[in-house]
Amino acid sequence: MASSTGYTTPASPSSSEAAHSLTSSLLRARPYRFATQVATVDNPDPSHKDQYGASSVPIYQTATFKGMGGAYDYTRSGNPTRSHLEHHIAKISNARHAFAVTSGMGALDVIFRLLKPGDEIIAGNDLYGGSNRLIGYLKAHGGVTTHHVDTTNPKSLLPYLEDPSHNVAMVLLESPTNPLLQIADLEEIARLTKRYRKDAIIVVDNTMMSPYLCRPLELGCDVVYDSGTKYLSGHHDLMAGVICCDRDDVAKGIAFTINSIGNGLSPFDSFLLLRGVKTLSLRIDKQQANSILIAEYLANLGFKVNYPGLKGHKGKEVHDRIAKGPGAVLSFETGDVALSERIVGSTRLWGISVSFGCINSLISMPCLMSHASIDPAVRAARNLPEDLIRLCVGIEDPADLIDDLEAALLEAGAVRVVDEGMGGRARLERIVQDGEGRVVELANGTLQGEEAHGAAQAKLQKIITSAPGKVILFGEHAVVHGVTAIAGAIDLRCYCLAESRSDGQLSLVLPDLGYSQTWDIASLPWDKVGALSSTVLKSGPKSDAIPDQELLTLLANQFVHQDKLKAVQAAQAFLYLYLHLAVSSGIKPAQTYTVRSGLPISAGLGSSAAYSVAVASSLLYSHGILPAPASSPSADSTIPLEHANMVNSWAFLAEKVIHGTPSGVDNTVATLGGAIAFRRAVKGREGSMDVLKGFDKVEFLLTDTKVPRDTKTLVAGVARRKLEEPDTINPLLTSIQRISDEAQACLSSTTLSRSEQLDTLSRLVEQNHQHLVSLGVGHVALESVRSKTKEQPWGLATKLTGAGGGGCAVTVVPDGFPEDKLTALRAALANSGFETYATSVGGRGFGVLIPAHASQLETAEGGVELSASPQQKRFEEAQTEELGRWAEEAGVWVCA
Ligand SMILES: N[C@@H](CCSC[C@H](N)C(=O)O)C(=O)O
Repeated sequence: MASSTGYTTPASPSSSEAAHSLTSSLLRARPYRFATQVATVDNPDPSHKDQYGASSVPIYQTATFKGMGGAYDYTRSGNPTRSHLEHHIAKISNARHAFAVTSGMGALDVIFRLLKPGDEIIAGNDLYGGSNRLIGYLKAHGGVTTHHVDTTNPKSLLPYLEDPSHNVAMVLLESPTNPLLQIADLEEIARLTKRYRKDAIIVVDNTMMSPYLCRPLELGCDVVYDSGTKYLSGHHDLMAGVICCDRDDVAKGIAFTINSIGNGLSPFDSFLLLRGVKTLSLRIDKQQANSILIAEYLANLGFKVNYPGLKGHKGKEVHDRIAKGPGAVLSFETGDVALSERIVGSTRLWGISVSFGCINSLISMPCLMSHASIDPAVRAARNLPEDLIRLCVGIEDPADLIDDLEAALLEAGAVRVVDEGMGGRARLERIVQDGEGRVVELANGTLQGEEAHGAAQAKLQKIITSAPGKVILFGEHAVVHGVTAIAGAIDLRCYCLAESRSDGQLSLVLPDLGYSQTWDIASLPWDKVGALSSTVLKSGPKSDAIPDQELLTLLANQFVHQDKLKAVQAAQAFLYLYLHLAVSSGIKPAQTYTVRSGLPISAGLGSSAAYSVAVASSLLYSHGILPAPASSPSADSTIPLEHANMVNSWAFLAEKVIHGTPSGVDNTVATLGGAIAFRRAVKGREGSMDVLKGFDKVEFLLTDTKVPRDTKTLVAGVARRKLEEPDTINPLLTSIQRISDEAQACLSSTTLSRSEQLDTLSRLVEQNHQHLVSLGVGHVALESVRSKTKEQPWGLATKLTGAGGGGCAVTVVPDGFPEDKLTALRAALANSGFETYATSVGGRGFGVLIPAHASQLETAEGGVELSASPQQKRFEEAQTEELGRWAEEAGVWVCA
């Protein structure tokens, strides 16, 4: 047939011929593939045909519709442009119902309104900051509690699903998660949830994937929402959210809320979204292809890259089963927040912006941007690395994207060129620097130095570490209200012996608490432990890190078989550190840890901090994170400060496991030794911790009254009186601050003579004690110690130390105080039922034992082997007061 343009179309077969072609019927019956479906926005319903045959959907820019009983009356309740979009979204999502609202968070808000007060949600512990914020709001204003679990392990939902006391009404999932790109097995979680909670609503934020890559309704989930701002629209020129579901009851609730609150998408934004969504598959194909190249590029440089498209990704297998592709968002760690900031700031083609899914590539630091609304302490507890960089890859030429990234990495000092590459891509090496800016590691995809070091550590056979207890000399109680406290290390210590074994078991033996337990290393809850960022591995956990309460509860309930609280806490702290260091170092040493306390326990002398420091240092050596100490130290060998700081930060975490919210002073003294002036942060003023330089040891007599007391009640009592009687309590606090200031000046003074120093100390001890009594924390037993020590022939000054209300007292013993007089005083105190310890304050910090005859003790493999078992037997069986002597005889201690 000839057309007016002269182009001849082939003759059509007769209609009867076509009608009888089986192939043709099959072809017609086949549903369109996704790319076709998404590009074809015509409404298949003939009654919705546009009267003029418009190719693009008209914008019904009207608030009201005339007439009665028509399909629409008011745009808040419904609008033809929005309906058209909703049909289209339902079609590409394979859903019975779809709704379009004003943003992704608006969608989640509508979904949350399906809940009622008392309901509980289970959500992931890596999730978008905005969702986390809304969850917080829901708790405060809607009476709905959320439990955050590790959704990479479906079993982590079980404690809530199985326990009928939990009113689980919703499960909220992301996969991959934002921003760590972890994978949740949506199918398995939906199955498990339905098994225990038939009516619970399983909700998935599918924004990272879009219906092109994943359709969670097909996996058994109930509600899926997307931020339409991202992939669906693709151009960052509108805000929208879409919700899909199959359940009619849920759809009814959602439609009701949208109409009631009025957050349905506007006609113009509905039009824009319909326009953008047509190219969804095309855009994602290109963005994903670019992402794979970029992820591989960064991984080859040795960065820790989170992207389910990479071979080594932990959840890849699950992801490949539930989704069609890895998507176009990835994140990576640099190990240093400032370095990450420099990299982000040095890019030019990559736009520094929140959000993702745009055709243009974006770069961001989640902790400063999209996830900044999550409390930093919560971020730390959930192992969200502060240095994390998120890349949202666009459709640009991947070579340009990599060029720009490479230029930024070079300019920021993250990599350096080792070979210019003669016209091709230069060969780069990653640079990792220590705190002082020295290059400590150069690697191209491997951590050669660290690995070699780790292997050497694995050979470590036995190691003994120790750490001192502390006394508070001045400022206890007042320290809680911002006054300076002076604390010093005492020479009573806690000792930790770690011995290798070869049966895959881990034991903790605490003879002084009557506790001993062995675990099969393989059966420890490894799936509940997040790997630490490289920053944490290099410098230890941040001071505001919060231990993961869910893991601690699990450890206490399922792994520590003991009722005594002290033993449970000690074992929890030990396992918590062991698990995290093992996951992060890749070494799971089979060992027996025996810990002995040469300090009275629960007497206010920092025994838990000494335990935490001794155990943390031992674990850090065993996991190869700190280098093994030299086997032939020189007389003045000390532990480098950066190693001590690393030990202190881990010990502080252990202290938090044991005590909840300790100030950090005890572990710092136990790590560094000497004396410290400590001031905690209070409203509007930062805290401080100053090492008292030049502080010379002072002899003290410590007397344990053996009167038990409850520190918490005593601290709360002072706080209450401060509120009720400010005119009495505040002047006392001011005066204690003066005492601490004078003590600090006196102890670090280079001009005062030794006897002037000791006289001043004695005077201040008396004054501080009187103030503590006025604060209400004295005790008759303490007064009895004081009057005894004050009696002639002793005439010594004494004060309570620590919480008071019983507990311990410290007595200043001047230099050259006759030995026999001291012995008589101790006998007199013992007669009254008290226990005394002669100790000095201001001694060494944590230490590592270099055994006597170390050179003969090296094993054939080069590991460090301690001397024969009699020594060890003595360690295990010694009476508390003999431990110090044992330690001195066992070898040379290298201390901080
Ligand atoms: N200031 C905004 C940040 C939005 S982040 C948007 C997005 N979902 C992402 O992950 O980048 C806010 O506080 O909500």
